[in-house]
Amino acid sequence: MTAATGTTSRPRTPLRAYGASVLLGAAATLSGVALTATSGWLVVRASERPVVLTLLTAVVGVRAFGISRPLLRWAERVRSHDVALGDLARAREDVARRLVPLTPARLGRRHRAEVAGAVVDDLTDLTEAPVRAGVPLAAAAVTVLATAGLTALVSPTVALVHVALAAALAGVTLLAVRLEADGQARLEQARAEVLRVGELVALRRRDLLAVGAGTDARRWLDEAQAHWSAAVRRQARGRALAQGAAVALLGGATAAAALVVARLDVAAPVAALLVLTPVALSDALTPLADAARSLARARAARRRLDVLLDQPPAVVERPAHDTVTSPVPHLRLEAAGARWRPTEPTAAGADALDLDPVDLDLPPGSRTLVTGPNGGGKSTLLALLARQLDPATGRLLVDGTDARDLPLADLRSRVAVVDDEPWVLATSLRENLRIARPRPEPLDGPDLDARLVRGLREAGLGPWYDDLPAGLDTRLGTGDRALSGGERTRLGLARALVSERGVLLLDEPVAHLDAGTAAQVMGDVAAAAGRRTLVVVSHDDLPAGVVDRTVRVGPSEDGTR
Ligand SMILES: Nc1ncnc2c1ncn2[C@@H]1O[C@H](COP(=O)(O)OP(=O)(O)OP(=O)(O)O)[C@@H](O)[C@H]1O
Repeated sequence: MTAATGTTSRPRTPLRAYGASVLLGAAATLSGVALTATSGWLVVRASERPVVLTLLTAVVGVRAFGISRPLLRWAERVRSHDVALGDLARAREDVARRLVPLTPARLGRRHRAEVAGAVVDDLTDLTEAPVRAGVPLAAAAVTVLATAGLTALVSPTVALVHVALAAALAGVTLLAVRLEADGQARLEQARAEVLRVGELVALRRRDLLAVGAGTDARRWLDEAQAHWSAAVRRQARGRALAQGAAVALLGGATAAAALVVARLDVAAPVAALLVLTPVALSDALTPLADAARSLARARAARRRLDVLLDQPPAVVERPAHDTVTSPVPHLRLEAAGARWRPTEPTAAGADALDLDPVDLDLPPGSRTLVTGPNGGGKSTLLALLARQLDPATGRLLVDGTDARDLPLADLRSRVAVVDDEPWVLATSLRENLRIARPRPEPLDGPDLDARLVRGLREAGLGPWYDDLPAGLDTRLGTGDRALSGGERTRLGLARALVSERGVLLLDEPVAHLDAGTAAQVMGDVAAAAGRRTLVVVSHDDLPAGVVDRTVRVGPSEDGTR
């Protein structure tokens, strides 16, 4: 119901998909109400020692309601989770599709894994809201109305007590949502402040001590921690207030029902039934606190997703005039400079560039090492070549045509990027490699497997692969076969090699490896690259023969540009 679509994370599954769950939930709660009421009637009636046969219907009723309540609850859970999980799967797919044009330019300096983790959590909060809040609240409303309707047949006044109870509880729920949203916002702010101050003090402790600011640093930490504790206490107070108010209202409603019933001319068992009904309704009303929490979380999650997904992509496609036909295109940067953010005026009023204009010719099969100081723009240069960014000055030519006049997919499908954030999917080794090969796949099963294994060997993972218990079927990732930093990098290289793309852009590919292994892996990768174009970003020299020239970007050692 709350999947992200269109320009914002709008609801996707209509509420009526949850209709069956609401009815099942209401039926389960009504069974609970009937169980309590019938039991009350039975106990009081039995105390009058009637003929046992007159109790039989109530006994059967108690059993039937006792059995139907959990069964109906189970059915409600299965049904609502079924809808929500389907919705979550669609929402994840949709958001992943929308994140592609925003990656990496619109993710800021955050790691992709961090963004993906936060997005997954937010989508979960968003799609859980109907299950944790929508269904229980709607089911509670149906239950209260149905109970009030039935009670009205015996005593309209007690029915009014039920309706008043429901209205008051709706108000308490709204208040709880506000308190919870406020509490969560304060808590997030306080936590961010603790992290910020903690990181600053940890990273700069020597400098702080050197200028005699050790005591100040401790005070900053204490203050941040005190704000956090205050936010936690405030949130707990808000929750306790809402829960306490709900319990007080239930107690008040029971007392009110008892007062009304005392003046009614009804048999004792019926009186017990009427007085106990508000107590029985508490079953329908206990999920309200959880519902408030879930609604507040979903609201915050929606806000964050909207901010992320509503950004304009860094590369906007315009109508293409040409196509890329060569498998290994000739790339050329002409005075190409780049900027990650659309405009970032400097103090001087000019727009700062993240990569100063460079000329770079990359004929098919060329081998280039890109070096330069940290922050000089090496990764930015690769982003230009992969068209993750368009040049802010100059242009990128692909086989002589301005890249902006070509379909984006044409260039991207010929370029493989291995960046400095190697990732592993929690699935089989085969699927981790196959993701690099778009379908339809020209190779069939055994041939494809052989190609994938060759890619692993070319990336220096041969001995590692030979030790795996289940070969390509070995599951990787958390809880299964864990990979070291170096193995992850080599898996990324293997992916690039099996992709068969004509241009390989490698960003610090061997930064995680020791010098000997790094030299060997780079030699193997260069050999496997064959006639493909290779561009390697590295701070270190590469073994002889891997590259045929070196290009430096960023300020020179004396600081000039
Ligand atoms: N995804 C991004 N979003 C916003 N700014 C970015 C992004 N990537 C890089 N930058 C900025 O662009 C500038 C150049 O960074 P870049 O990563 O290209 O340098 P680099 O030479 O590869 O550095 P390093 O050797 O540290 O990896 C820096 O100011 C950096 O903050």
